[in-house]
Amino acid sequence: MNSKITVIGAGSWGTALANLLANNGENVEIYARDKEVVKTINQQNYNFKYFPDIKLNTNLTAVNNLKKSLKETELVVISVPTQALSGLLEHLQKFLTTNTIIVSTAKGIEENSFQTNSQMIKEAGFENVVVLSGPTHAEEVMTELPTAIVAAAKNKKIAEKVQSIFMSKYFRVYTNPDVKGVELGGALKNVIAVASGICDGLDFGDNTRAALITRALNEMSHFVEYQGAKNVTLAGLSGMGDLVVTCTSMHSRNRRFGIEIGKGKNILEAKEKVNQVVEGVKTTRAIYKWLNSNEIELEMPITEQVYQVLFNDKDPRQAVEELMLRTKKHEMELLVDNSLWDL
Ligand SMILES: NC(=O)C1=CN([C@@H]2O[C@H](COP(=O)(O)OP(=O)(O)OC[C@H]3O[C@@H](n4cnc5c(N)ncnc54)[C@H](OP(=O)(O)O)[C@@H]3O)[C@@H](O)[C@H]2O)C=CC1
Ligand SMILES: O=C(CO)COP(=O)(O)O
Repeated sequence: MNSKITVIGAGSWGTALANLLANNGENVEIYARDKEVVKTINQQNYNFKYFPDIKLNTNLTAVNNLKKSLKETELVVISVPTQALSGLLEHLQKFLTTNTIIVSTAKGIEENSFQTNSQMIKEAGFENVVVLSGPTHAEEVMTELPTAIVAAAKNKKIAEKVQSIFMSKYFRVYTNPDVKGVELGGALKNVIAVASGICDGLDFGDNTRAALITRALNEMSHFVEYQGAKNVTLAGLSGMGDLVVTCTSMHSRNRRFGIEIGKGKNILEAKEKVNQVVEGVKTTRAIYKWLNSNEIELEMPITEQVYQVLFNDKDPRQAVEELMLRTKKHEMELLVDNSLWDL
């Protein structure tokens, strides 16, 4: 694609994606609200705030003026935190035509509306939304380590267009029509990454992490199905893939935040220590509020305990003990068919 692409948000992920697009030979500009970031990208090819040691592609330019950055743009990549999206969309409505392709890359659920990012973008009038999500730490994309991701859209042509634009020798892109499943996988795994960090902060072991990831996948599947999406999507990159990467990697801000909580810090202290967006905190609260305000018959025990630890000062050890001693259950509800038992 030779027409202009604008990436909004020059944090870790926006910078990594803009740099990737520049490496792919695209005509890409990045919008940063921080003038110093714009200056150093344009004058020195560095975003010192997020990647002080990595030189950016010299063709990548930055701007501080949103209206200017969106002029003649055909595709916009949004990489700001979920809770900042609604404010941003008010500006986009003024400066963009409704057929502009919007690539949504944030992983979260908006707390007040309980909407996903793509739902908010659609509600703002943009029909051509593609969700890009998967196990993709920005630090590793910046250093060109092999990575795979999913481009999800209802419209196959648009999903394939985005696939072609982003695909490179170190960035493999798959397509998927289950937008909601892909998007919810990316949002929910952050809650579990916080839980995984908490377990590490408590010095629990590899058995614990494996149990957490596996049971979380079960919990996430029920939620995704309840929301009308496909639970098989969670077997893919934006489910299992992202769970594994964030629950095990020290790049994960959600996991690092959880480690601090497990060691006894409170939310503010742990956030301060991480000093970048930790999407899992507000997503946990959004899900908890939703579960408790809608007479919903859905159990999300791990998410509930993460909520209690973060927002009600529950002792994390107590939370884990309660999870361990929950009512005895079968592993797979689907298999609880009496014909399978040797009675
Ligand atoms: N980092 C990663 O590896 C990945 C992150 N993601 C997702 O991408 C999203 C963004 O995360 P990430 O880039 O890592 O976060 P960072 O904290 O690294 O950066 C956030 C960026 O958004 C900017 N920003 C915040 N609010 C606004 C706003 N209202 N208008 C414009 N810019 C704003 C910040 O500006 P400023 O610098 O001025 O504060 C900063 O540039 C999250 O949802 C995350 O889950 C997805 C995949 C990988
Ligand atoms: O989503 C991510 C990697 O896929 C980044 O995770 P964190 O926000 O926890 O750093």
